[in-house]
Amino acid sequence: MSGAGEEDTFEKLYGIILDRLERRPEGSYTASLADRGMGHVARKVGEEAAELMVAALTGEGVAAEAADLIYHVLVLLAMTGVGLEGLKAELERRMPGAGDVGDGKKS
Ligand SMILES: N=c1c2ncn([C@@H]3O[C@H](COP(=O)(O)OP(=O)(O)OP(=O)(O)O)[C@@H](O)[C@H]3O)c2ncn1[C@@H]1O[C@H](COP(=O)(O)O)[C@@H](O)[C@H]1O
Repeated sequence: MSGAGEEDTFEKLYGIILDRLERRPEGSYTASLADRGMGHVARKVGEEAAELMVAALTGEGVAAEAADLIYHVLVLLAMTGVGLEGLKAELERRMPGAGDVGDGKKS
């Protein structure tokens, strides 16, 4: 279910996002998002989450809406400086045997 292929996809997409944020090329949706600021990006994450919720309830377009949400979350992570590495570290910290006590879900 999980594997190197999935990790590679996320890292590849995150690398493209970092490139767009650095270079801000004309015509880049990522650059246009960043130009509109963190408030806009955060609102987009909320909108995309709502669209995924509708997709889950109707059973239509789940993969496409999940992809939209993940992409916008990755842009938000890049812009906040948390990054993909920060997300991975948090998820790893919650896993069994990672040194946490309890259910390991929240600090
Ligand atoms: N994965 C994505 C991705 N997912 C969703 N989107 C965009 O997110 C938007 C979501 O649609 P909406 O209807 O909610 O938004 P909209 O009305 O188009 O735009 P807003 O004004 O509301 O922001 C669409 O314009 C999609 O194209 C993405 N845009 C880019 N990527 C990846 O980012 C890479 C870099 O893209 P550019 O920055 O455009 O070069 C691409 O190669 C892709 O791999």
